Amino acid sequence: MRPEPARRILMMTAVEAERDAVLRGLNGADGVDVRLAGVGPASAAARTAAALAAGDYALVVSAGIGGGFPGRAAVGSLVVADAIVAADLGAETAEGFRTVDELGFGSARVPVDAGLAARLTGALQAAGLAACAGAVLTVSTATGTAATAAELASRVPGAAAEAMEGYGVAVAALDRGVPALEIRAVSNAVGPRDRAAWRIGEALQSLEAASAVLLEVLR
Ligand SMILES: O=C(O)c1cccc(C(=O)CC[C@H]2O[C@@H](n3cnc4c(=O)[nH]cnc43)[C@H](O)[C@@H]2O)c1
Repeated sequence: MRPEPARRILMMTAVEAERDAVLRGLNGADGVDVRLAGVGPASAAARTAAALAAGDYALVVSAGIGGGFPGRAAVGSLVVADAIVAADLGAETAEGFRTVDELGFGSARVPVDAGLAARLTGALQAAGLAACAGAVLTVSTATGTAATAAELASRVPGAAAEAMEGYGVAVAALDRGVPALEIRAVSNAVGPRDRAAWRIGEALQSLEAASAVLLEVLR
């Protein structure tokens, strides 16, 4: 009898620069496909769903650069999601923001395998990389003020990073019964918008270094 072919890992990045950093880190490793998600949760969900329909995957990873919450994740460091949270999915009310969970329309939170996230964080740290585990928020509008950063941090305890694709990738994975992870390399602080201060090159180097370690844990 022929052995079952090993199921593959699907990695989704928003843009080509992130995909190329991941591919450099993977250095030709077998068993992983890296695909473009586009920017934002809708594009990410649609493209992840299409990729999952075309292959046999054991795990989906949303990977890329992101903003780090001050005091939680510094520029150049890595955040492994222990929760993937759609932080702006809900309704604004006179009493404050209400999540879709509170409204009774599903969940803004996709659970992550906590053991796997912890093992990955540990492996990154063991490789000498600055890494922490924490909630990674998905937003459709990148935060641009200190007030919004503070509101998000209080709305989601444990928030460590924000980006724009993780929830879309994770919902597409959940829909097919495939586990999802998210890893972000911090290019900027979440807060007042200052594009000139984004350290994209540094974050892409961290993403590349993390990608060289990922498969030790994920396979
Ligand atoms: O200009 C470049 O060279 C370049 C290279 C790689 C990536 C980019 C992006 O602008 C990617 C957009 C992507 O970044 C995530 N991101 C990064 N910081 C934040 C943030 O503070 N809040 C929300 N999202 C952030 C996000 O996932 C975008 O898809 C440019």
